[in-house]
Amino acid sequence: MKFTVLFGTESGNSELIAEDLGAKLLETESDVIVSDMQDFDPADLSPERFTIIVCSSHGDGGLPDTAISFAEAFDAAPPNLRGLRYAVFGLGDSFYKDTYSQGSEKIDRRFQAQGGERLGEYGRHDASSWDLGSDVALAWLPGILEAARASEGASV
Ligand SMILES: Cc1cc2nc3c(=O)[nH]c(=O)nc-3n(C[C@H](O)[C@H](O)[C@H](O)COP(=O)(O)O)c2cc1C
Repeated sequence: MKFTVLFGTESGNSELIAEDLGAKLLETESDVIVSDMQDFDPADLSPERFTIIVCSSHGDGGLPDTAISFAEAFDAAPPNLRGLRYAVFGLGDSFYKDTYSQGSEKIDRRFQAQGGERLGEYGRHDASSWDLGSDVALAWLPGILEAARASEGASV
């Protein structure tokens, strides 16, 4: 399988997690791209690549800096995401009760609206917890891989 890990970040936490997920994937997979969302054209999203979104929340449940231009490009020319399978790992802080983890959900809604299929559990890291984000994400990844492989088998 081919993987693209996209991160949207403001202070670097999502980037670290995305890099750790990418490194873990490379232990078993040969084609893994890790990219900042601000450097990635939504038109390049492809059903051939399982896509993992790692994105934080900032402002009032808004997108972090590096996800904003991606979202704007996405809205300006919404890509057809039929057949694209993806997973989401959202970062946030439950201190922000009403807007907890909503940044990643803004990307998730866009993908769903364009026909993408989210697989597996919606991953989350709460900055108010004692857990390290990468630990939570690396514990979350096997379930995502299982769901991705099962869906690939189903579509053959
Ligand atoms: C100014 C500021 C605003 C934030 N707003 C929210 C928010 O509305 N909802 C939320 O769940 N987390 C919020 N957070 C928490 C971040 O999402 C969290 O710290 C995350 O780990 C940052 O990841 P990043 O370094 O990839 O941007 C906010 C953090 C800061 C510093």
